[in-house]
Amino acid sequence: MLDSIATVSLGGTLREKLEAISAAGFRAAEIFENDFVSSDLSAHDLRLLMDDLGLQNIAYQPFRDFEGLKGHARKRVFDRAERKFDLMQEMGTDLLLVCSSTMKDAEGDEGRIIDDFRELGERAASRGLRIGYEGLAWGRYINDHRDVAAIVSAVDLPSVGIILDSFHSLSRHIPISSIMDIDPAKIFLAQIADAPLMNMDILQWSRHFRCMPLQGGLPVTEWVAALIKIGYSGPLSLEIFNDRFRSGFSKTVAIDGKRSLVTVRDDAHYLVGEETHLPDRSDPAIKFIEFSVPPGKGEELGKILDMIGFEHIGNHKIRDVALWRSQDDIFIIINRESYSFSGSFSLIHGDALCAIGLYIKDRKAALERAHHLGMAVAENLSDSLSGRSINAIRSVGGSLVYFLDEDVYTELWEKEFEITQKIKPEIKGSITSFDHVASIVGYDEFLSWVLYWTSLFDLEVCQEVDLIDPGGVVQSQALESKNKNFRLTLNGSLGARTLASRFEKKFLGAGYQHIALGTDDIFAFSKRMRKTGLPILEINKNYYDDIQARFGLTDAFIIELSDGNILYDRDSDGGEFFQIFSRAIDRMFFFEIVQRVGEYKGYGAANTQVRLTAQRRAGEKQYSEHI
Ligand SMILES: O=C(O)c1ccc(O)c(O)c1
Ligand SMILES: [Mg+2]
Repeated sequence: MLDSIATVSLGGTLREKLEAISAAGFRAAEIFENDFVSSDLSAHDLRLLMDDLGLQNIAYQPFRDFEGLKGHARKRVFDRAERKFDLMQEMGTDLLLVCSSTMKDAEGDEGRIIDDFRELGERAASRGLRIGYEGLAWGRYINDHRDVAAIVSAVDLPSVGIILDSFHSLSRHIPISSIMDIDPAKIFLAQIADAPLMNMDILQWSRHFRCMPLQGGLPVTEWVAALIKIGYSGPLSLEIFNDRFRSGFSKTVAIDGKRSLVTVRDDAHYLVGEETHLPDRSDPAIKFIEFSVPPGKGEELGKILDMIGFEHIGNHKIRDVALWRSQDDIFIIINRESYSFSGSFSLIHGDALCAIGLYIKDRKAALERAHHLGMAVAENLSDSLSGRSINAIRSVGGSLVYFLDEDVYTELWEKEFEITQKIKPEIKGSITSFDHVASIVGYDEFLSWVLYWTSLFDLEVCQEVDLIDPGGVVQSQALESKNKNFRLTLNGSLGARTLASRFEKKFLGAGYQHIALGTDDIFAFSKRMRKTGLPILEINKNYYDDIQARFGLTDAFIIELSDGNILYDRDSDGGEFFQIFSRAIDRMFFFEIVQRVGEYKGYGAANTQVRLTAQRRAGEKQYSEHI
């Protein structure tokens, strides 16, 4: 299947779009009519440009409101088609996409539509051109690929075929199995797009919210698998109408497009039991978090870790790197080495989470997969004392994800660090896990990061939620591994005054804003914090009145919660969630401490407005104390 993308999927001028498409490794593209009409390139120039860029022009599209007309209107529409045929021959494509009519005045009589396509097909064939018929999900009469297939079959000309589009079929829940009834030779083009599951008008959904496969919730992989099963081998073309893609960097969108196509096709081959090209996705687990800190700094971070219950157990043998540990091998690294990746990171971002270490069973396979997906892989990063190379990939905001396997992991601490502290006995309410890491990403890049994580690892994409910040709405998406050893949230907002946007501005880009650490006894933790003096985010009284009423909690329980500024949530299966937030370091990075009881699956979204408002109050207070 030839990889292709429709120019409508990207922002920029037609030339910029095509350059980005070619640079991302595509060898084919569909030319969207509006892009051509608004371009200063003539059809001939376009042909030369695409030749130079090594791109095959696989379709000109769309030709609208063609079928079912009478009299003069019918004559006019054929004249219009002939003008497009002229253009197509000049620009060097042989396929015209005709999308089903949405016109009130057109007729839906099948015989008439068949006659129209027969005549158009004959006219096209006389010029060596072809016609592909696509049923728009909102087409007036034809809005189902089964009807399109029946018409194409009745027309019975080699120059008239079907154009399938996953969005049109899947948005209307047309069974994927119906693809099995189609003759693959009759399919001239397969367009693919995913979309988040939303309950809205299909036209608006399609024009603004389509996204790439692996970024949304439609069963696109199964859909592509059905095409493979019937032996379709024509082009597979991304056609994504999305406001954010139009305003994003066309280069990034094109690279993501390629990544998405490669992955979805590979997943589809896997589904049908055929050989795949990419190594399998792995199941990651967070093993350490690394902070970059400018030399001589990081005192506050150290103090907070100490109060939370982490212990500074040793230092790197030759570098200015400190190792902190909690119970159950939860490691945090504070890196003050100036001439290093971390040093450069802290130069830009100050105290910041610069890397996460993920344990992966088959590290080599994961790296190879990242490589195939066009991710930036840093090999042999350190002159590791253990003699083993540690590899990493570039991630959110230029931070790193280290890949660790059994070999690297067991030797990492022993060989590289001088461990000076003996392990202390377990205490109640200590930190026992990394629950999740929370990243802030630009609104434009949001879907790009969804794709990054889902194409690389075996992750579940949770339902997207809107969080209400006093400064605006924040879009939030959680991704998690099946065994829950890896959980990550992506947060992005358009409003300039949300905590997320302020972070992005102050941090000079995307990055990790907080980590959530898990404890098995939040009340013991809370009591300990009152002794150690961890500055905790104060939660207002109205909140506790509300949860008492909402969940029917006892007075004693509410007092315990409110004394510790603990947020509480309960899901419909009785799973419970407790959260405590530290005050932010320099109004930027903070810690969340959580306890999950039972099978609680979420992230406390119901509490987020209360938390974000409390953070706004705390920030204002801190600010006014400074001036
Ligand atoms: O939204 C549209 O009009 C439109 C046009 C062409 C397509 O291929 C399509 O899927 C949708
Ligand atoms: Mg389409």
